[in-house]
Amino acid sequence: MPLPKLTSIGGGQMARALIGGMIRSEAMLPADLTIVQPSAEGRSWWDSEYPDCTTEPIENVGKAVGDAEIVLLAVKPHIIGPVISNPDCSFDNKLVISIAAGVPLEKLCAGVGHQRVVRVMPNTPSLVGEGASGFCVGADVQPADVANVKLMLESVGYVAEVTEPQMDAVTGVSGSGPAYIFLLIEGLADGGVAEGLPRKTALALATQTVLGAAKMVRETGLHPGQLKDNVCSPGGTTIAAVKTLEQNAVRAAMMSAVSASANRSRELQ
Ligand SMILES: NC(=O)C1=CN([C@@H]2O[C@H](COP(=O)(O)OP(=O)(O)OC[C@H]3O[C@@H](n4cnc5c(N)ncnc54)[C@H](O)[C@@H]3O)[C@@H](O)[C@H]2O)C=CC1
Ligand SMILES: O=C(O)[C@@H]1CCC=N1
Repeated sequence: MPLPKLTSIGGGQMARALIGGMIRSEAMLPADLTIVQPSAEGRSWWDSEYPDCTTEPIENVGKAVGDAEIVLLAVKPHIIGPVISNPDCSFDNKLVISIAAGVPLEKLCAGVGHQRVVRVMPNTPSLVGEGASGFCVGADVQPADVANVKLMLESVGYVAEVTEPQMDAVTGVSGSGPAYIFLLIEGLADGGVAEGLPRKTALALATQTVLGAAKMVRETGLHPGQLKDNVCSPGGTTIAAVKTLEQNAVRAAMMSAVSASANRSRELQ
């Protein structure tokens, strides 16, 4: 059973990734989708990508919300306040799902006037069915609502229900995480180019290596440290590289990156 009618307020990068993944996996039918998007350019992207969906300018947000069973809030955190307090919109009887980093359930519930609200932290690999999302729920969210949220998020990857205080950590690990891994892929490929590989070959090797390493962790269930040890021959090439990475505190850098993102998320409330 596909999801019921959904209106997304905001149709930018994350909405494109999340909804795009839901449509690809057939959890959502484009005909049941409305996107409210202020820019004509943004609307025409949706119109050309998904001709069966409906796009509306911001003046029609009240009607677009009224027509939906689920409302997705996919605007930047600082726009959430004005969007949920817009007198043209009634969120009564709607499941409201926010993907805004940092914005707490308390603020969301106060704005929409009820507690049937879910806070989600997705990530952009949702577009290719390899997303990772965390979510937490407001007091009046029903089991059927949780089922719909899981249908939505499992259709685009892995999902974990967490407590609200853990949402900042989810943001630090998986919400922002793709950017850290894109940096690593770029660095691996640059290293290959520095050592004489053609750019295209270096990028393909780096990409496949990250994909393969991630699948090894997921599919073997072995600790990443064990998998690392298995690559390191005594006195070999890998341990020489690992020593350099440790001297450059790569694991500490990752931990600091997660904390920096989580701290920024805490500031956004
Ligand atoms: N980009 C990412 O990887 C992730 C983003 N998020 C969250 O998703 C939300 C959206 O972020 P992005 O998609 O990256 O930003 P974006 O800037 O690409 O998209 C936001 C969209 O909202 C539109 N917009 C602005 N004011 C509006 C209004 N009043 N009504 C309707 N639409 C309006 C903008 O034109 C834009 O298309 C943010 O709250 C962010 O924290 C969460 C997880 C990951
Ligand atoms: O950078 C941001 O604020 C958003 C939230 C998580 C990923 N992107």
